[in-house]
Amino acid sequence: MTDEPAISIESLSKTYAGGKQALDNVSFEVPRGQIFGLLGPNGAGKSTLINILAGLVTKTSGSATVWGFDIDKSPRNAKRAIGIVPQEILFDPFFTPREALENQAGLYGIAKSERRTDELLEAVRLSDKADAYARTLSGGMKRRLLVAKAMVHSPPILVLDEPTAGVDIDLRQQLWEYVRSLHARGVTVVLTTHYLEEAEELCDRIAIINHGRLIANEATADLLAKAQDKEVVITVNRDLDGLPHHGCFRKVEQVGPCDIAITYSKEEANAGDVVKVLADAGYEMIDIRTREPDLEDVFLRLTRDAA
Ligand SMILES: Nc1ncnc2c1ncn2[C@@H]1O[C@H](COP(=O)(O)OP(=O)(O)OP(=O)(O)O)[C@@H](O)[C@H]1O
Repeated sequence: MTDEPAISIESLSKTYAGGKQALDNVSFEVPRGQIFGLLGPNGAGKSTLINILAGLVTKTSGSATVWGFDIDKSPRNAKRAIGIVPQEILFDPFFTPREALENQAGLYGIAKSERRTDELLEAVRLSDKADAYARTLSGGMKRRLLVAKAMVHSPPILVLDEPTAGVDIDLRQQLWEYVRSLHARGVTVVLTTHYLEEAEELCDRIAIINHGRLIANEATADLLAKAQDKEVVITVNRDLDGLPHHGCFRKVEQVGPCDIAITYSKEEANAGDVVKVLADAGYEMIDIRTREPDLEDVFLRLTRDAA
């Protein structure tokens, strides 16, 4: 396997007609063979980015390659290297899953002898619905059909845009299982999601976009390590005159006349150490509240700091 990334994005910007800047100088790489999470709140620019890679939206500036193909110089090859599972479920209700996959294969010019319709129907567990009208499928089945459609031309990269929004837990588990099996077969997966839990469970690496800007791009384990921080808010007996400092404190902030918020790493210190530092500085403690952040907090902190 080559070291060349599956996707490479360099200084990508997009301003829509009307002036809305959806992407602001975004650069990152998606390594081959990974499950890569693209996270961000509503309107952050995730779909814009995916749509640029898919050739559906024209970028304003910057460059991108997909599987080594420049999206400007080799748009057809770049498009062929990517399968996209869209957010919206859009089907002709009178096609059956088998016909939907056959039509899609036709669009890609795949010879009948090379089509994988039955295998794909089996993979997304729709074999028994192969000849039912799409309109009779449940929401979950339709979503699975979308995944199969995106894989018709065997792209090395599969992009799932919010695959589990509004989906029940069972189906979510099934989709995750399928994503993992594709990954095990070497497919690079890019997943956009609002759900940190989903990214945490599935992704090797997570990039976070907020207001069109990239604010994090780290291995999931490193991002989670940031969640090891613990915060205590302490009320002391008199107005604070300066903030106490100690090597094990990550952040010290005055949050009220007598209230101080201290963030520390659970690996380096405990609440007792924090209390001692305050006592040494001559404060008496009136109250103490603790909080254990999770990935959600890391996300909120990053998006807030970047706002
Ligand atoms: N065709 C368009 N014309 C003008 N503005 C647009 C267009 N498409 C998206 N935008 C705006 O660009 C910004 C980014 O939108 P985008 O859909 O890329 O975000 P997103 O992160 O995918 O959000 P969501 O999670 O809600 O899908 C938003 O402010 C959106 O309103």
